Amino acid sequence: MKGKNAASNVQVELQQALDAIDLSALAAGDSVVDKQAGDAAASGASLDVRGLCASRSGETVIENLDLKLPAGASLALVGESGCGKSTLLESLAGLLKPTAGSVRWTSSLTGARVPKAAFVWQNLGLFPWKTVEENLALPLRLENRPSTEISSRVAAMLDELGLCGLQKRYPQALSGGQRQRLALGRALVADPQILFLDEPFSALDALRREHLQEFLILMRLRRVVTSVFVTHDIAEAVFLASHILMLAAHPFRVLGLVRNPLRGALDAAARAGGMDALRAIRESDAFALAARELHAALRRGQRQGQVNEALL
Ligand SMILES: Nc1ncnc2c1ncn2[C@@H]1O[C@H](COP(=O)(O)OP(=O)(O)OP(=O)(O)O)[C@@H](O)[C@H]1O
Repeated sequence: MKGKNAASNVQVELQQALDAIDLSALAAGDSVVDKQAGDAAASGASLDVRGLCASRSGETVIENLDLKLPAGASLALVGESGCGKSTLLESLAGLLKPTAGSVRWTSSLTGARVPKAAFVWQNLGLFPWKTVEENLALPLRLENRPSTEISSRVAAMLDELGLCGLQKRYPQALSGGQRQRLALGRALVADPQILFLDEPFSALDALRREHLQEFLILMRLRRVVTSVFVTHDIAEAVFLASHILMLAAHPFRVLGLVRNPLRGALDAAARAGGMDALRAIRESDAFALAARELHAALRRGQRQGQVNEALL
């Protein structure tokens, strides 16, 4: 596929595949998300990156990156191993100081320049010597929230995570999926405006990973957060992201920033029918087509040096 015609053919094909998805049978009647969800796009934090350069041990990894992201977006960083995904994530999170350029986050709620952020790392970073409820309470304690608020937020989060009854256990006494949910809950319990995730589900088997992806979409719909995540899994990027940044290495290049055409359908499905409706989209022709095209675009970009056409 080459040029604009090929791209618009994909768009037509995608639209047809999306139109063919029948979610009406799955609609749960009551929305699975509360009223906050309607405001989600209006909050979170927006991102403006200009001329960003970052290096590791004196070697340039990220070079002259410009990037803008609206509040409420979910950005996937994808690309070959060593292209700088984790380096970029850490730079965006303020954990790695840029060698040049700027990373500017702005809270759409308060206008604050340093909105509250939370992280879910590959190894989850749970404290093994703290119980489930103590792990969940930690971000709230660090903010000196009143103890009544901490108790009620922890109880609500345990319920949302499906971990009620397990609050006195230690992380090592949980299943892999339960630990992963706990890590998501701990990251979100204090209502951050930005959520960073570094390959959060890569250690899980395929079915558990899909379940956690669905769970994350539902959690995200209930609160206002902009997220940035690293993944090696193209299908995961299509399922979770609103924007997908494709990177290549040697030298560092941005192959393209793609808007996920399925985002609206996925969020609408989650609101209407929860996990069942999300699964219907995952199994649709539209989803397979979007993942296939993104994969092809990455390969094309690596061969040609960059992606020129409007993808998807
Ligand atoms: N702590 C470090 N010290 C020195 N070099 C590093 C360090 N971390 C990463 N690098 C180098 O920086 C480059 C980018 O690494 P980074 O981990 O950001 O890539 P990545 O795309 O996330 O890789 P992967 O997909 O394999 O996790 C690589 O060449 C890597 O070897």
